Amino acid sequence: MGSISESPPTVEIPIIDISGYLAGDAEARRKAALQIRHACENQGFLQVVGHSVSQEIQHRFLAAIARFFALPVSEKEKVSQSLSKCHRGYERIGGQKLDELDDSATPDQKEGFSIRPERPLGKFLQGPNQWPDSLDGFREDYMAYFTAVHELSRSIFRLLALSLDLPENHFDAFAADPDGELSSHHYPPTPVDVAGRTRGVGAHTDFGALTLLLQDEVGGLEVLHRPTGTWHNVPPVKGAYVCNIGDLMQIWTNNRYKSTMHRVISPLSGKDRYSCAFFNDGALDTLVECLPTCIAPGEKPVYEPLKVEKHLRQRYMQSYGAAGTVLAA
Ligand SMILES: O=C(O)CCC(=O)C(=O)O
Ligand SMILES: [Fe+2]
Repeated sequence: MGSISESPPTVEIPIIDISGYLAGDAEARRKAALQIRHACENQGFLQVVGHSVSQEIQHRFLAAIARFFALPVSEKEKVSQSLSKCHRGYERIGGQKLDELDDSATPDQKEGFSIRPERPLGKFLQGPNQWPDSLDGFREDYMAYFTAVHELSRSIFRLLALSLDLPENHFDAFAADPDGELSSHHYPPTPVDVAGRTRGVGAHTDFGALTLLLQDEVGGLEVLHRPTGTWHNVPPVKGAYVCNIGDLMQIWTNNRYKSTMHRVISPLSGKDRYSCAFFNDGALDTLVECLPTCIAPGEKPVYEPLKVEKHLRQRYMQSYGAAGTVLAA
């Protein structure tokens, strides 16, 4: 008799409509918080629809990043991250290697452009942005999107607080003026002969608290189902935000909410892929420690309390160092 083949598990990445919550409906608020709790306790990924970011803002932004990545490399290098003391600007293909599972993996086959809130040069990651001066309206479209997606992240933090039986405003101060990042990516198509060996982005967990990702229709984002070690596609849903929990939220919730490994397979279809991640990593000097609603009496927290800045510094240094990129400390 042949061996019994196990069928791969079905991994549920729920699509959650938050329009009722945003309109102030109490029942919709309760339902959305429960759906978010379920998703975060299981796969750690969900998709949000019925949100507050208009299609027009998304379209203008996606068009802006495609225009930027279409510039000659020499033009993009004028705002290279290597010229920044605070890790902002253009990142060439192969500048980072996020893979945490395979030491022999290739550096990530994506180029990127990122900004963070404008600050005086200060702590790690704090300082001024770099903008390309050859693209009219680019900065305006980028900032309009930043404002809108930041606002959405504040609503999701409120739902996360409710989902953890905390007061709705529990994360407000953390999320209000974050040292977070808006990072857009371009994944060029992969030649067939290297497919399977290259990664758009290697397997990793996100460093911060909450990620909101806008992806185009090309696809390629996959999440790991830990119990079986199998990878599962996150299907593109037009206009939706893929929303996932990062390491800081896992620490806060004492492993109750999952910071799930994910990766991006480079496009094989001949099409370029564009995506953009907004990382709301909160204020750098926040001390993240086990939430009171995530620990039973007499139980010990799994993690030591940790400052956001220390954690981000360590994760950035590791992932860029692995690709041979030197970061300003
Ligand atoms: O581009 C994507 O779909 C995901 C990128 C990602 O995982 C990241 O930037 O952390
Ligand atoms: Fe990620």
